[in-house]
Amino acid sequence: SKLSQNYYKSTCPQVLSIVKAKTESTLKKKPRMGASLLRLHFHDCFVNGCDGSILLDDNSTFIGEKTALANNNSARGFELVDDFKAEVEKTCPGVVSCADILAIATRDSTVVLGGPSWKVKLGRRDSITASRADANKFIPAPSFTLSALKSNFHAQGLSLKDLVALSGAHTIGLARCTTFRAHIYNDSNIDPSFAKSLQHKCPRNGKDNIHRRLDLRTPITFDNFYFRNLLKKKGLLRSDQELFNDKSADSLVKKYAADSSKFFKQFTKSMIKMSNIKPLTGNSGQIRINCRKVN
Ligand code: HEM
Ligand SMILES: [Ca+2]
Repeated sequence: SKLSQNYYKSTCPQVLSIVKAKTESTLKKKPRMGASLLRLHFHDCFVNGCDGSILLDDNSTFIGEKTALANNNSARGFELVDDFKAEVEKTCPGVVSCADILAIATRDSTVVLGGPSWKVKLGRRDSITASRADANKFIPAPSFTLSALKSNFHAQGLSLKDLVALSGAHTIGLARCTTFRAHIYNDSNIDPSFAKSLQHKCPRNGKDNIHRRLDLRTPITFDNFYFRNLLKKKGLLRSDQELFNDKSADSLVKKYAADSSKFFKQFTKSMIKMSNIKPLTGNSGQIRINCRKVN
């Protein structure tokens, strides 16, 4: 791609240390924020490339992505991205894109929570528009079957390997009752006692917003327990358990459950691939001053 690791070497070498320090101090008190940033980056990249589009508030010229099905009452971390941006603007005004800040913060969050590190390529520019319709079209839903998940990822140039490794991001963070209710009441590929214990917290009606851990064992540690849970049929979302359900993804799940270094290696490769989806470069887009608004 046209991105490069040293993109800000002469214009804002401080950006890496600024984002790293703020990520570390924030996650010390609020470890879940690492999960929220990682998800924001995913939802940014899947909707017309990693261009900071998810960060734009709705305005008079477009309805943005924050109110799309997958993001509404769900995506979080926007205030923290604003804080990163404000600090970077103080040091290097008008230079670093919001999309790049999110990519860096995602890597740093993964590292702070115990996961692998990688070199983030930089030089993405920010979009001047956002689309709720596109977010609804491209962000996968937790009700998806394996074949729907595969085609959703293929549309982004991502393989089955990428799908399984990137889903390992659910080793951290939380999900609301409304996203896993169908799985715990209707599906058969779930451990019955696990389903029962979740049903106590997430009734058939109401309590849509109560949260459970995506990884019941280690929700604030980036490790391979997500895959180990799937082997026991203890995936929280239907889309999680679909990855271990007697189909083409089983062998990958078994491999990552058995050896976290194999998971980390593929996660790194797949994250770099996802982070490099369709960046805006050259004269396309802009460097937003405020991540929520077009300049
Ligand atoms: C494979 C298809 C995927 C589906 C269907 C899916 C769906 C979901 C859902 C429904 C939630 C809970 C949202 C809520 O209740 O508010 C969630 C949370 C999360 N997702 Fe995914 N996801 C997928 C892939 C990914 C990928 C590829 C990543 C990152 C690389 C990711 C990272 C996360 C994280 C970190 C959280 C927790 C966020 C937090 O605690 O704030 N997910 N996902
Ligand atoms: Ca974990």
